[in-house]
Amino acid sequence: MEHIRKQYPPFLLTANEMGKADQAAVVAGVPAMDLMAAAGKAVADAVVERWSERPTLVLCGPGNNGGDGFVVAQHLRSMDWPVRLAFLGSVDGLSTEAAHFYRAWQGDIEPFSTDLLDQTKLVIDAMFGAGLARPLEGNARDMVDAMITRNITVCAIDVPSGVDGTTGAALGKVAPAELTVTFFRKKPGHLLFPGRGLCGHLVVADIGIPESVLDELTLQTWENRPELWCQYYPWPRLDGHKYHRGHAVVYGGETMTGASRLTARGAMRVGAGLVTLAAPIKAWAVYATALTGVMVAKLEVSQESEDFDVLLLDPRHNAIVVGPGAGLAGFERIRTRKIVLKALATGRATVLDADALSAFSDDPQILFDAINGPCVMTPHDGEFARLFPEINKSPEINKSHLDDKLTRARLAAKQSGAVVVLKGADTVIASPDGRAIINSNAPADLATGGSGDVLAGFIVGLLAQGMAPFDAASAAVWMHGEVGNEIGSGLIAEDLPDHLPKVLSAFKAQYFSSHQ
Ligand SMILES: NC(=O)C1=CN([C@@H]2O[C@H](COP(=O)(O)OP(=O)(O)OC[C@H]3O[C@@H](n4cnc5c(N)ncnc54)[C@H](O)[C@@H]3O)[C@@H](O)[C@H]2O)[C@@H](O)CC1
Ligand SMILES: [K+]
Repeated sequence: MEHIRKQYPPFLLTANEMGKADQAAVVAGVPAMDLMAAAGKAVADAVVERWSERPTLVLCGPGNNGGDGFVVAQHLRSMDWPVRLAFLGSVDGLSTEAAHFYRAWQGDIEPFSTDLLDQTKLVIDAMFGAGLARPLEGNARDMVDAMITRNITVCAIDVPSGVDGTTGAALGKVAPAELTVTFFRKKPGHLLFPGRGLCGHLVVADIGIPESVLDELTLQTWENRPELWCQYYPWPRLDGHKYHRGHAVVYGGETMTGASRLTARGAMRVGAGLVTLAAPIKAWAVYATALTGVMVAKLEVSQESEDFDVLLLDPRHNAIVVGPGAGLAGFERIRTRKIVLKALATGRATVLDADALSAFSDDPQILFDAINGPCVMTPHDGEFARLFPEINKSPEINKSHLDDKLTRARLAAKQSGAVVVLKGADTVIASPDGRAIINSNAPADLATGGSGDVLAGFIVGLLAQGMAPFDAASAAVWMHGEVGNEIGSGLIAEDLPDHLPKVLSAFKAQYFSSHQ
């Protein structure tokens, strides 16, 4: 019988889940000693692959991260590398496995002293990994300070010491690594800032944990990869028609007309069959002149929100986006709120971005109460803070980890009932049901005016084609990142929609044919 290997999606494991995976591996018959031996070997392999032989200092902490360090040191020594080892702790406090490798180390064991850095060209940071509980103190902190001052090259085991692998928070100062070797699966802290920036190049090593242990864990966090949603991607069908591909409505404001035009173009490029831009009469001529493929509907000034109602009476208008350029000044704020509430009242797929979110900062509950259908909100950090002021005060957020973007996005999704796309270099997409995805492919070039407007367009365009909100948001964020990489330096928001076809073709060739 043909054996089909089960493909696991790109899960991210918290420290707690990694501990469970570790235990499950032991239960499945892989000794903990073997796991530590494999972990240390994997780090040593990664080190010799990256660097030539040089004076190396292995800094071992009091837990199993330090245990891995003893293994690395012995491997490097057996390859005749000049290796010194310093240990912070007592052998009595070590686990059986770590104590075994402590004894197997054939060199001297020195106390922590920053003087050791004088002759050192490479530090193996085996101080703290998944067990980090508080900021570093005493000798460990002095060592990290000295490593930072001397700008020493670091290879971190599991995480750079001081980084919380579950949240990406830095507990105190952290010496940035050039290379981080982690085991079995990535952790959220490898993808969330500031952790991500401190890890340098990340290697995930197989240490013999059977993948089937993943079946025993209830995992809810993933890295954003097309494997997660490509089977739902709405490729046009040969026998299809533009009306099968949905009809997105983009609300356009009066003054910042460029924003919603970018959104509309994004929606077209991602494949919405039709896009209508609903424009207040004052700005109608601007929109009508600037847009070709996008239809422009006129909202009369005296009754524009009623005109919006009329537009929404047509059931073919199956996805709506409000926010880019919607306006917040004076009367515009009231109008933006009305338009948002009307859009939500249809129960159709809705994207709320920018001004559509800020318009409710005085009373976010009105907005949350109105969400009763598929909805995606796309706040950046500032908009998020205005809409969810109490989330940073939530007891569910560990006070020392205020940057826990993953928890914040999850709580916001639960509270609002919408899929929340908390934007940034490490965008988190969270669903009200607890699932969350961290995006990792966005280049810094995307941090430019109008880039978020295009993203909102990608999302609404996919919603119009029938994709579920969590999938649509994840796919759109990923493609936005890919397009950013495709364009690179000099990127402006106008370029984003027009480079999408190239990215879509590559994506289709790579993923779709193999997932049919
Ligand atoms: N699958 C796994 O889970 C595997 C884990 N391994 C390694 O084991 C590590 C986790 O080991 P541990 O759970 O022992 O955790 P750590 O080695 O990160 O450290 C835990 C110890 O440090 C103490 N501690 C925490 N924060 C401190 C601070 N700021 N100052 C002083 N002491 C502090 C704790 O009380 C505990 O004694 C992983 O990061 C990885 O390197 C590997 O050996 C292989 C397998
Ligand atoms: K470490």
